[in-house]
Amino acid sequence: MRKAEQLKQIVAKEAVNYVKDGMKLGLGSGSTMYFFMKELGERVNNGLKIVGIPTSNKTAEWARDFHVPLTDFSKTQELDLAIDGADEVDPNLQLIKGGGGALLREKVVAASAKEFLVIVDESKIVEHLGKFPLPVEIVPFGWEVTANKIAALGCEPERRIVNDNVYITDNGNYILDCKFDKITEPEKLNNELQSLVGVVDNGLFVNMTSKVLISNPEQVKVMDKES
Ligand SMILES: O=C[C@H](O)[C@H](O)[C@H](O)COP(=O)(O)O
Repeated sequence: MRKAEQLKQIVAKEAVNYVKDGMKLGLGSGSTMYFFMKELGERVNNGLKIVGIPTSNKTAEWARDFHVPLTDFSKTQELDLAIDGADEVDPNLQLIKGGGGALLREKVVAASAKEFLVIVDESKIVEHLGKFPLPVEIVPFGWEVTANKIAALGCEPERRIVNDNVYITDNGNYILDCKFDKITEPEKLNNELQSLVGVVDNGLFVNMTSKVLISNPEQVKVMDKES
């Protein structure tokens, strides 16, 4: 396994220790979460009782593969703990997410959880958000108009293309990857983006994170609101 993959696996294994019997979980998306789902499945096979709401079709697929029981918001509206990866984490625990296109469901799930645990390797830690292009989910209808309005906020939006096809989210929308370079006021930008007609949501997760676990080759560090 490559070093980067190993770091993801290490932090994912540590995160599973935060899961307690009887918890209702939010299950994030992305390659770090793959390792989490695998480890969680092993604990479930050993008797751990949990249920989870997946944030993407892919995570739901992993849950089936690893025998992790799923539920949905019709049965429960409050989760004990949501666990998810991130594309960037700043010193105030603000995040950019959505590199895998799952930001909308991830945000709905994180917002309904009492605690939001973020798991990353050290490459995701930044001084300022924005080097990673900010994913913004928009409705396809009139997307060119929405893209122009987002560009006026000071970025270069690019419609996401994957394997020569326009990328469509699990919710049937487009993603614009927006190069801001440096986001100095995440909260303000989040509010500006959310106020635009056509924008469904964006990858800034502002004041949502309870704790971040960060793996490096020596250890897993904990960053929380108090530290
Ligand atoms: O849409 C994807 C999610 O926001 C992921 O949590 C994020 O992109 C990090 O993914 P990975 O663990 O693959 O780096």
